[in-house]
Amino acid sequence: MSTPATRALRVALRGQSILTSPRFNKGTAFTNSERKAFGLTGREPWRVNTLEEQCQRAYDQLSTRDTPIRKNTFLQSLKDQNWVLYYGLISRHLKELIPIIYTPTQADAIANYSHLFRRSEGMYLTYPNAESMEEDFLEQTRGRDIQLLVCSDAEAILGIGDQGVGGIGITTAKSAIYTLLAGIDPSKSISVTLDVGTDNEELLKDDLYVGWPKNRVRGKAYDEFIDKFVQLVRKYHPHSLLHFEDFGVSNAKRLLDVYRDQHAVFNDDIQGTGAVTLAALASAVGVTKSKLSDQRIVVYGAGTAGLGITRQLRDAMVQIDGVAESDANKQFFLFDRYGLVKESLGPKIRADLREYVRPDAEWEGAPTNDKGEVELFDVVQRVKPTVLIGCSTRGGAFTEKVVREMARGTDRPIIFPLSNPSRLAEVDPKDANIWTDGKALMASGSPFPPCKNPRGGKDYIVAECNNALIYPGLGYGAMITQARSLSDSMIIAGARRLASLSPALADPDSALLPDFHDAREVNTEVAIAVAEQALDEGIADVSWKKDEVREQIVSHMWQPVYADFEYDPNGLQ
Ligand SMILES: NC(=O)C1=CN([C@@H]2O[C@H](COP(=O)(O)OP(=O)(O)OC[C@H]3O[C@@H](n4cnc5c(N)ncnc54)[C@H](O)[C@@H]3O)[C@@H](O)[C@H]2O)C=CC1
Ligand SMILES: CC(=O)C(=O)O
Ligand SMILES: [Mg+2]
Repeated sequence: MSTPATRALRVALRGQSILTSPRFNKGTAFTNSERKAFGLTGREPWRVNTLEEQCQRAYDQLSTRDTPIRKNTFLQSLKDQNWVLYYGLISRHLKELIPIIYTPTQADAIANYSHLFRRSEGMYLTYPNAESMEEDFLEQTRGRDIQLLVCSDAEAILGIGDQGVGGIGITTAKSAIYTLLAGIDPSKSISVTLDVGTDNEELLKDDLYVGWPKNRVRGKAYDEFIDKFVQLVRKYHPHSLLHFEDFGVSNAKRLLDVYRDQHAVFNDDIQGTGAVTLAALASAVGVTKSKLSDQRIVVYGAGTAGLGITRQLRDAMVQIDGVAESDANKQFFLFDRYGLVKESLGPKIRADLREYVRPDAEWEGAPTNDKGEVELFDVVQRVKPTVLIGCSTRGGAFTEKVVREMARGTDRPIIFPLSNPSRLAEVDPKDANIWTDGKALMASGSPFPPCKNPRGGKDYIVAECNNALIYPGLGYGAMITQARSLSDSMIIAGARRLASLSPALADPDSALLPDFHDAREVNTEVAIAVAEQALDEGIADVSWKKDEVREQIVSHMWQPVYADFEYDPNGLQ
């Protein structure tokens, strides 16, 4: 970890108020002079602890919690008390604790949000309060230098669907990851739930549900509500990054297209997932010594992530390999809940999938199921894909039959079960490893343990292909340069930098992506690449020279270390 900031912060809170402010609370780490100045001498036990000692104590306490969800609740409570301790603790145990505060465990915390609820965190903008939205917004943001807003309407949380107000839990988790992995000051970011109701019947029937218990608002009323929020962001925080997370498939891409020319907006499920998957695939084709544009790619689940991945890979084939877009499109075979996306499905196909629709003639005589759909196995048999990507939320969809068939058609099947949380992965990498006799090159959306090599030799490390390996760097690179937008080239620059850090480059038997243990360093590199590209494109609003970028990026990162405080009645609160 780099050197702590030393300048004393002027703080106006005293006594109980500073102890209940997670931003300023240091607990037993307040020094004796701070205790005097802030009225804490009688409010703290005698001994002054270091952050290191506090982390040790908190880690010991955490270790007594025996299930992931209890650990998640403990950490949430720590975050409510003391940010430096929370981030300091997780930074010291990154690989162990990210799965507790993020996927997979956060999915359970979100699904049980109303029952686990203790206190609110972030901003709740609720449809029936639309009239007072500006007031409610300013209540939490007035006078604050907000650089990042992470928002969700919670219609498609991870792979667990509509979670209503519980969706605040994905925005707070994504914001925490920004802080941990890209050093974004938590006091400069805000997590927002746009509560437009829920179509989740179980939540609607639950008397303890704390969100607005009505069906989702849709159509014009929905668009107006979202627009009101985005215009507030633009008005009060024109240089901020607005991050969209886990919107439903009918809104995600549409909203990105509407707003990307107005403000620096980013859709993580489309752009972040596309970028991290591109990096993993670039690394895999390095191992197989083939070109991206030579791959025959089956994308199973043509929703928000599926489309984002397809477009990103397609654009990279065009930009990196120089193939025509129409030829690149032909390398993709998309599946959705109605089977292979082919011409005769007509209006069932969303407009944004049109470029990738397979011609019916190609499938004449192919076996179909009793609904007339062409199934995954038959496509695998006929197309002999080199790449199989899952983002369908359908756990176990890559069956033994499908995976064995794929391995018959290609030497090194590239298999990415990306659905989260772990139980929704399209295949357990351990099984795919056995069914392909250890030949599969794999990456998964949630963490999985290494696989034994059936032919002996070292274990195969399954890369975690989660957008968290790249979105904090993409976002930070855009924010720090005050870029007017996060352009496609900035995203590709980030993905290429990530791919360049792949362990498989040096050793083809290694993981396709860097380990999450190194996720902060990795995201720092991504941020540098993104900032350099923003400068090259002339869309940055800073006048740095290229060789200053690294220093600027690193020196502006927030670190989980205690600053010295001085009491000042006109100071921060
Ligand atoms: N690894 C990562 O970084 C990321 C992973 N994901 C995961 O990808 C999954 C999908 O997320 P989104 O695209 O946001 O959701 P989505 O709801 O937009 O997309 C899911 C798609 O799968 C389709 N589908 C459902 N059942 C199917 C079936 N039996 N066969 C084929 N297709 C089927 C749906 O019709 C829908 O189009 C989730 O589990 C999510 O956690 C999403 C973003 C990032
Ligand atoms: C990782 C992520 O963004 C998702 O599963 O939705
Ligand atoms: Mg997501």
